[in-house]
Order: sequence, then structure tokens, then C-alpha cells
Amino acid sequence: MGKNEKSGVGRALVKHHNAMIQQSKEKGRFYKSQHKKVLESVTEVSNIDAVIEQAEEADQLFSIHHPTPNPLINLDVSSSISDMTPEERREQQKKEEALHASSLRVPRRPPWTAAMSVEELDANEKQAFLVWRRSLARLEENEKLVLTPFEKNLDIWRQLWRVLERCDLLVMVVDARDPLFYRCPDLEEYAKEIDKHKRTLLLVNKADLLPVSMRKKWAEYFRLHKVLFVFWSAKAATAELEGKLLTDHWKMENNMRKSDDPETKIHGRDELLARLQYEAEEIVKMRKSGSDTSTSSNIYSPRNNAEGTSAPKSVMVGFVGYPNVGKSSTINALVGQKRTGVTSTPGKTKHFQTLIISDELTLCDCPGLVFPSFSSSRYEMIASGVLPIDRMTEHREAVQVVANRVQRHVIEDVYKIKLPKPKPYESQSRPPQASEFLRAYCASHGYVASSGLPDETRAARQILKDFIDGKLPHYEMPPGMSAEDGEEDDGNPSLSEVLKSDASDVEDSLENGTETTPVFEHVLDDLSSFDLANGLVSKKATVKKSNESRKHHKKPQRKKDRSWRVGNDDEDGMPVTRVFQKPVNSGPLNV
Ligand SMILES: Nc1nc2c(ncn2[C@@H]2O[C@H](COP(=O)(O)OP(=O)(O)OP(=O)(O)O)[C@@H](O)[C@H]2O)c(=O)[nH]1
Repeated sequence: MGKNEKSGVGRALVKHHNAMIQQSKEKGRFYKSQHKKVLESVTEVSNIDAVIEQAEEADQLFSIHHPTPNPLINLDVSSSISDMTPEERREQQKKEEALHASSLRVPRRPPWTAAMSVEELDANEKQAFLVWRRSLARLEENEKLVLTPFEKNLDIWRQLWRVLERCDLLVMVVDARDPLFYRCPDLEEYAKEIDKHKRTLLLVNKADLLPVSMRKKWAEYFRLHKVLFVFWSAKAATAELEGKLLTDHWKMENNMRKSDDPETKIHGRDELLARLQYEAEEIVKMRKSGSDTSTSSNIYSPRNNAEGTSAPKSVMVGFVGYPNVGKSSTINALVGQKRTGVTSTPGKTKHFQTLIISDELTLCDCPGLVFPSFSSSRYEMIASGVLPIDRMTEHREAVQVVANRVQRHVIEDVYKIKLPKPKPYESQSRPPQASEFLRAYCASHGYVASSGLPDETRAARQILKDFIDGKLPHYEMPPGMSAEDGEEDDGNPSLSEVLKSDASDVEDSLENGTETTPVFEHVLDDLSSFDLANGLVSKKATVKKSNESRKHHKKPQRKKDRSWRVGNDDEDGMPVTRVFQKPVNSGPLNV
């Protein structure tokens, strides 16, 4: 090999090296410019905004070079259903929901390789996202369907894609009071599409707000449906870490009662970490051995470890879920110190983060995401803590969700108020009307707007906050089960006791046959207090609905502590922090 030839190879190597550096610098600049804009959750976009925004993103707006029609606009609107009765409409809606269930998908990341340029990757992702938005826009146009607000910011979905790709075990955090509302089965499907060995564990958080009898019912339901689950309370685990007792609400002590049943007990911090590591290691072993079988039992026992296969070096557990279900609280409790901000305002976690618990276990926390779904109204989503209370305008509708779900006597007990009883000719078991509830609350708390009228907006915000935080106890039954199903005396307040309504007089009047017979004097009496806009009002409440009372009282939002965020992850430009867990001296929860 001659001297010239030698230096030629050297030059080529140096050139290649410089080109690589240049490329990575450009990549960095691109991501920097991409992430200059604050990552904001977008759920409240009207169709027209969506059309413009998405068309802009896809460079298709008024472009001569792209004469194809905007893919979000579909003028093929289905036939009118306006002449249907409400029952027929609901029936039709159910049928349509079943028919279109498979279209209600989480957006998939288009196939990619490390050889792709950043621009190509970006364009592909935008295009795939646009197609996804188009399919959902079609569903939205179907007047027989109600599609609830869902996350429309591609950058938030990108965070999810990365978490899904990186993790071995996916932990879906749900609120124990209505686990199915917060569960997204399609996400479980998607995880399996990425890697058939990936599994999803349902972390049923806020279990401190659920009586043991209800945990039993849900455990039965999950077992029947082969769902891997764990009951957990980030709040209790945090209290345990801080050496505090959990005494917030009247039911917690009962809910936290010691339970030996591995399925219904609320796991302690160390127990949960061990369980997560075990499940993730099983997945990695399965992947390595090429085996298809996954652990089917929900009962965790370290002795069940697959024989013969050595434990993997390190495993990754990804946390996903709707906003406000307690992902940050869970991560903080697991890490053993405050690493992510916790507030009751949904949508505060914006970027995913990686937290190294030990050499063997890493956690990855994704921002809260509102998955597309049918059926639940915007108000239900506000009441469930998924959409922020601050953006609420129709406060009566949202408070009606609370009034429908919390027993009348519980509302009265918690707030020490008296709600107007149903009129003799009304159904005696009807829930309180939002207007009745709000007025009684305003009267007892002295909430008066500057106009001199009851400050319903302020009251609504407080009531919804109490509902979300658990001050107003409520929970959903597993589908197909009733409150009395399989109830046994375990020393806890029975479900029927907990849910006991003040329907004693309801039943009495039903038995006496007085339920539906309006007494003429009562009707006349009520007409005098009839508020055309809002229905029957309490005789004492003489104030009328006023626009004034709907004024917003924007509360200053607590800022999350984000000072821990450091640097960029060189792989995909996402901010991460690496936290090494300090050993925390805490045993399993005393439950
Ligand atoms: N009772 C009870 N409340 C909890 C528990 N875990 C979290 N919370 C409360 O739920 C609210 C939301 O908690 P976060 O940890 O901020 O929820 P998040 O899922 O990270 O929310 P985003 O940042 O919006 O994604 C806070 O008010 C917490 O105090 C729990 O186990 N029990």
C-alpha cells in the first residue's frame, strides 16, 4: 500500500467522521427548534381549527403543488336522525359505537429505521397522524356518534410512542373509582403490536378511596377478564414514606384496613417495585427464549420465576394513563423523593422522563393523555379529572354528573347542607338537580357573586374538586355486578351501607303509591317557583339564574417543580432526568 493510498483512506475516514458530526449537529438543531414551542396538551380543538392546523402541518393549505382535497374534510354527511326519540337515538348510538369500535384507535407510529433522516421521520409521522385525525374526524361527522375530546397534539403522542417502544412492561395507571373509564384496551393492543411479549399491568391507583368489598368485586372482574392488575395508593405509599398517617377522609381507615388477600390488598412501595421488576424480567426472558407463553396468573410469587433463564441485566417499565390519575404521585412514591410535580390540575406532566431506580430497574413516565373514546360527555370528563376544571363553562352540567353519582345523603353529610326533597309527583329516587345542589351549597358557604346572586361558578369548581379529590365518595361497579352481589360480612361497612341513600322515605312513598300522582296544589305551588331556564327551584331560593354568576374565577395554577429536568436524551431529543434512588427504609404497607 503506497503512502498516498494510505493518507487517502485516512482522509476518507476523517471526512466521514466530520460528516457524522455535522449530521448529528443538524439533528440537534432540528430537535431544538421543534421543542422550542411549549408542549401543550390540545383536546379542545374545533373541527375547523383542526382542519386549518392540520392542513398547515401537512403543507397542504392552498398549495398549488398539492391539489388533493384536504383529507380532514369529508362532506359525505350521513342521513339525519333528528326525527328519532331520545331512546331510539341512544339505541342507534350504541349500535354505531359497536360498529365503529375498531376505528377508535390510538395513533400508530409509522415504521421507521435508524437510517431515516430526521426530516423524513418527521414528515412520515405527521402524515400518519393526519390520516388518524381524518379517520376520527369522519367519526365526529357521524351524527349518531359522540366522540369525546381527545389529545390532538402530535408531540404528546410522540412521547407515548417512545415510552411504548422503550418499555418492557407497560403500566397503565387508572383511578380505582372507575377503572374501565381510564383503561385503554387499544393501547394494550398497540404495545403487543410493537412486541408480542410486552404486557400491560393495570395499576389501580387511589385504591384508598375504594372499600375492600369493592376491591373484591373489581379483583373478580379483572380475574375473569384476564387483566393483570395491582391495587395501589400513591397517596398511602407517600404518607408511609413520610411517616404520616392517612386520615384525610372518613372512609380511608376502613379502605386501608389490613387485607391478606394478595389480589385485594393495597401494595406497599417495595412490594410494587418488586412486582414490576418481576413482571418486566419475565417479559425479557420470554423475548430472549422466543417463548410465546406469558404469565397468566395474577398472583405474584418470586418462586414462579421461569427456571433456567437467567434474570436480564436491566428492565424498563413505562407508565401511561389519562391526566390526573396519579402517575407523578406514583413515580414520586416509587423513587422515594419528589421528582415530578403533583397537582390536581390535569395535564401537567409534559415530557416523558426516565428514572433509574436501580441497576436492574428503570421507570419511564409518560405525560397524561386523553385517549379517544365514545360515550362520556365533556362534563363527565371534567368530573373525572381528565379535563381541567378551569376551562369549564357549563358548570351546571358538570355538577349534575356529581349529583348523579354521589348519594343525596352523602352530599348532605359531607357539606352539612339540606337538599330540597323531590316533589311528591316526581320520582322520589331522582338525584338532586345541579341547580338545587349549587344553591344549597352557596347558601351554606356564603358564596355570593358581586351581583348579589349565588356564586354558582365558584361553588361548582369547589364541588368538582372535592369530587375528584375523593372528599365526595363515589365509585363505579364492575359491569354486570350489583352492589349486593357476593357481599359478605368482613367487618367493613357493607357496600349497601356505604351507598345507603336517604331513599328510606323514597321507598316508603313508593310503597304507598304516591310516587307519580301529582297533587294539584303542589303543582300550582311549584309553578310559582318555576325558573323557566332551570326547572323547579327550591322555594327558599328566590334568586334567578344569572349570566353574572357564570363568570370565571380563574384560580392561579400551582406550578410544578421542574427544576430536576436535565439535558437531552441523545436518542430522540426528549428531556430526561436520571435519578438514582436513595435506599428508603420502608417496609410493605400495613394494609
Ligand atoms: N386519594 C388519592 N389521591 C391521589 C393518589 N394518587 C394521586 N392522587 C391525587 O391525584 C391528583 C393527581 O395526581 P398526579 O400525580 O399529579 O397525577 P398525574 O397522572 O401525574 O397527572 P398529569 O400530570 O396530569 O399527567 C393529585 O391531587 C394527587 O394528590 C392516591 O393514591 N390516592
